Amino acid sequence: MIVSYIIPETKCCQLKRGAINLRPKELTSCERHIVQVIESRRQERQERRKGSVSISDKDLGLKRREAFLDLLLEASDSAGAALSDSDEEVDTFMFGGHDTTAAAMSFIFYNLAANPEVQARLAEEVAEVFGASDGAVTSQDLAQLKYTERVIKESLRLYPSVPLFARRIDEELPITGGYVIPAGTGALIACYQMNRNPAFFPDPEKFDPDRFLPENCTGRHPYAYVPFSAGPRNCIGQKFGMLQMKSTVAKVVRHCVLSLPRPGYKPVVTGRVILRAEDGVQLKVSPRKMAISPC
Ligand code: HEM
Repeated sequence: MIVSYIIPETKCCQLKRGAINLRPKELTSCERHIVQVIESRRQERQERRKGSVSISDKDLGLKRREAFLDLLLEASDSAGAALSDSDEEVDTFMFGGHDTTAAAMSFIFYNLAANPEVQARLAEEVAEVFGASDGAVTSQDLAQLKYTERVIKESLRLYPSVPLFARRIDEELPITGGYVIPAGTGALIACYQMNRNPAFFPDPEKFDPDRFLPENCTGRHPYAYVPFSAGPRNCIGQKFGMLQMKSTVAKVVRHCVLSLPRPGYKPVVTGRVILRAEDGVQLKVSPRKMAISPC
């Protein structure tokens, strides 16, 4: 079976308010969804306060963990801020959080299909951690998936979901060669190119997850590899994103074998805010014959 668009391209990447390519119909439906999410949470909170929600985690003696949206609503309630403030934050989270991981996973699946020996090693790790069980995945399970994590990192090296990000340099910045970049200059950090720098990643086009073994990272410049950016405005969702990707990759490889639709197939890569495959990533997916239920 050939699956095209294994992760369908979302229509949301150009929908941020203020972006040039607004598509009003889609923008309206996204905004409506966001307002609905916020409103239903707001109502739930009000009901909880009134005590009309009968069994709460508190009643069960468990420590309640607030969702990020609860914290936002709490802050906006106490500061008397307008709904639209939380609305914009939810926007950033939803669109910063789903397109990036979806694009990353398409390329991870491609890299696994193109490198069957890597896929076999990953499948072995997954089988070791989960055995014959098909139960729920726990965070302890995910912490054991060390090779899977290296596969994800190596895939993000070759296909960083955010291939380019921008900063403004606030203070004069002396650089090598006696040059000084004046304050106020705009700078683009070109991850896609940086991650292919042979000085840091020898034989850069080779897909080799072991580049991220601790011993192979020693001595590498800490900013040579920054798919989640770095510094105070780096990706706030990187740990969550990594867990999401690990659990999805483990689930798929646990049940399915991925292969290329034809020998030498390579997706055509394009950068539209997020790095994605022009016509989606095409893969063959077949059931993995293990002692667990089939795909
Ligand atoms: C493969 C997964 C992901 C990648 C590669 C990624 C990458 C990035 C990068 C490079 C930035 C910085 C952009 C810049 O400096 O202009 C960023 C920012 C951000 N990301 Fe992610 N991200 C991922 C997943 C997520 C997830 C899952 C969430 C939320 C649940 C998220 C939420 C955000 C937010 C809110 C920001 C803005 C932070 C700020 O401006 O202070 N990201 N991300």
